[in-house]
Amino acid sequence: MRLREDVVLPCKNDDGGEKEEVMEDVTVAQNQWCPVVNAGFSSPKRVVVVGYALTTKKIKSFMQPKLEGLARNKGILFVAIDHNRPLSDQGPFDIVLHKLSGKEWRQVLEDYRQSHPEVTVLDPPDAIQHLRNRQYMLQAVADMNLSDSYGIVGVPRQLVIKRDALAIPELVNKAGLTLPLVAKPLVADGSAKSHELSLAYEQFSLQNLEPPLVLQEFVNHGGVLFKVYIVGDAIKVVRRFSLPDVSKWELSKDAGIYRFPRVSCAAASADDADLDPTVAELPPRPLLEKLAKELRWRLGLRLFNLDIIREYGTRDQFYVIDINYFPGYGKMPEYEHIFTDFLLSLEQGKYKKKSG
Ligand SMILES: O=P(O)(O)O[C@H]1[C@H](O)[C@@H](OP(=O)(O)O)[C@H](OP(=O)(O)O)[C@@H](OP(=O)(O)O)[C@H]1O
Ligand SMILES: Nc1ncnc2c1ncn2[C@@H]1O[C@H](COP(=O)(O)OP(=O)(O)O)[C@@H](O)[C@H]1O
Ligand SMILES: [Mg+2]
Ligand SMILES: [Mg+2]
Repeated sequence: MRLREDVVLPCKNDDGGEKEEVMEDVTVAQNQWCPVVNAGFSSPKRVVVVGYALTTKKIKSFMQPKLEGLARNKGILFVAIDHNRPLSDQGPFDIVLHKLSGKEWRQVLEDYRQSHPEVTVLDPPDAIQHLRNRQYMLQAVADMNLSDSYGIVGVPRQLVIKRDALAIPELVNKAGLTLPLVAKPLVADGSAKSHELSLAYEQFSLQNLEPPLVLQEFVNHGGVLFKVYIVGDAIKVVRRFSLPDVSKWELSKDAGIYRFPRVSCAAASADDADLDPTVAELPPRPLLEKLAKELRWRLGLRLFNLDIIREYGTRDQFYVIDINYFPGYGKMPEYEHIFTDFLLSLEQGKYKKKSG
């Protein structure tokens, strides 16, 4: 199945040039080369040096003392990348972690990847870029057509609206989309604006929306969603509260557009809540394993998460509604163990390749 679209949206400005994004605020730290002593061993252990280029917000949520402490014990050293100096002059790094926007920065990384094939850059900038547009974000899931004895995984039907708000009611009608619809900003770049979503109950009020956006069919799911975190081969699932179901009665009564805030943020954990077991039951592990494996390959990414919902009243009909690159791992249980094991496995993989 192909995702619906009324227009193909190139990432262009009105003047036709590719939109130059502003480099987000980053913490600039001095390169912290320091010897790591491996207590109890006579020969020094090789240190895995991980450079990171992340926003201040991400550093705060990800670089927690419990991660850095465990990493140090396992022989991993995290080093902040300084944007004001050439990347090649820093390090040497074994691994580079990054989540920053900007065309220039992408080019810096791409050049570095070419000139330093021995360094694992997580992940390729182009592959990440793909997730920053909600028109393409879910395409890989749609293409997979995953359906087996454990369940069916699809994506809600959606329509891309590039600019003309007045044409939306007609386009929705033509596309045969069923109300209510979730309106999502087309660009998903982690900014506050990109998380400003609304729910539209009625066709004519759709013209009050502000394109560019994606209109997605709202799927009742019992008010709970599953966040599936992927770190290489590892998968971790948590429950979060989500938007409540919309009844037919509400749909007939409500008109207009309702903006809603960040409903499924970390504070909305539903792991300890007393929930209807049919709603709370996690998606089957084998289904998630298959989905994650296939998506790692199709997206060319190793660090991402999926927001998945189960259609209310079904046992096995799932929808992926969102994919985020380098999500809030700091809120994933045991993330420090999972992440450090992953980083070490990357280095072991390189060593095996060399000696094999
Ligand atoms: O898009 P959704 O599904 O909402 O997921 C978001 C993104 O992953 C955010 O990362 P980014 O801002 O890099 O896109 C993350 O923020 P941090 O990792 O920075 O904390 C949020 O954590 P919470 O706001 O804690 O939920 C997480 O909910
Ligand atoms: N198609 C949908 N059906 C039902 N609820 C949805 C749908 N799309 C989004 N939501 C709700 O809106 C929230 C935010 O949407 P999402 O696509 O995850 O955007 P964001 O990138 O801002 O997290 C989700 O966590 C979920 O609660
Ligand atoms: Mg989300
Ligand atoms: Mg998102």
